Amino acid sequence: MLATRRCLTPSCFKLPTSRVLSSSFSVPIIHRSSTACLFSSSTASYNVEVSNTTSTNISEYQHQLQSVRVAPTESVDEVRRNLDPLLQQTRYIVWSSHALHRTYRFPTYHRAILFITRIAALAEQSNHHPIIEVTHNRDLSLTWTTNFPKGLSSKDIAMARASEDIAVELETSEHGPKPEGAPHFGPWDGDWTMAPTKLFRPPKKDEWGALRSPKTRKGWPHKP
Ligand SMILES: C[C@H](O)[C@H](O)[C@H]1CNC2=NC(N)=NC(=O)C2=N1
Repeated sequence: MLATRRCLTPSCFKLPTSRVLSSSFSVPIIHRSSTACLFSSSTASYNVEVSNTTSTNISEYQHQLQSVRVAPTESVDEVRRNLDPLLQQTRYIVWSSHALHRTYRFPTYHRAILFITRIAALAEQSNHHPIIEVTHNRDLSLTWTTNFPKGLSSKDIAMARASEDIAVELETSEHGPKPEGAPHFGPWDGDWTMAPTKLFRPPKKDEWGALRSPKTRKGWPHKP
């Protein structure tokens, strides 16, 4: 039954990252010319009706491998060969066919910022920079893509790999706290066990002055 007609090119084909490596989709090799796609109403599978092509079962990550748009200066086979283990062993996904995207969750906001400083050092060193987003609940997403020339390159894959190593070291929620005796990241870094109230205290009475807006401070230089 025709549920909805939607574009199926990778650029508009977004998957909830939590499921991207667990579900297998019966997605056939799609002729570029075909635009008719049928989405079953359930989100568990996608049936694509393509003129006289039988559907073949490929897993989602194989589909992403096939849809990846490689930077023109790179060998497509080599990029796919290096990309394959990354997609299988980590939660990175190919996003809009030319980027690698992944979200981590950190135990504290401090730890997320520490992760950014480590990634920034690496990015500067290799002159290859990600798009980074951090949210209030300590989710941090990285997106690696090559801008000049446009496409996915082996640099993106190498940086994604390196970000995984740093994430393990900084104990993201998937990797859990370090074993006893492991190095701590510094006294200012939030502690797994430290309750939020201990991390924040309202300013003491005499500190209010520093917080007061300049307008109400006595003798504040008047506007010229
Ligand atoms: C001038 C400088 O070398 C280029 O702009 C670098 C900087 N960092 C980069 N980072 C990424 N992700 N892609 C690039 O093409 C890129 N180019």
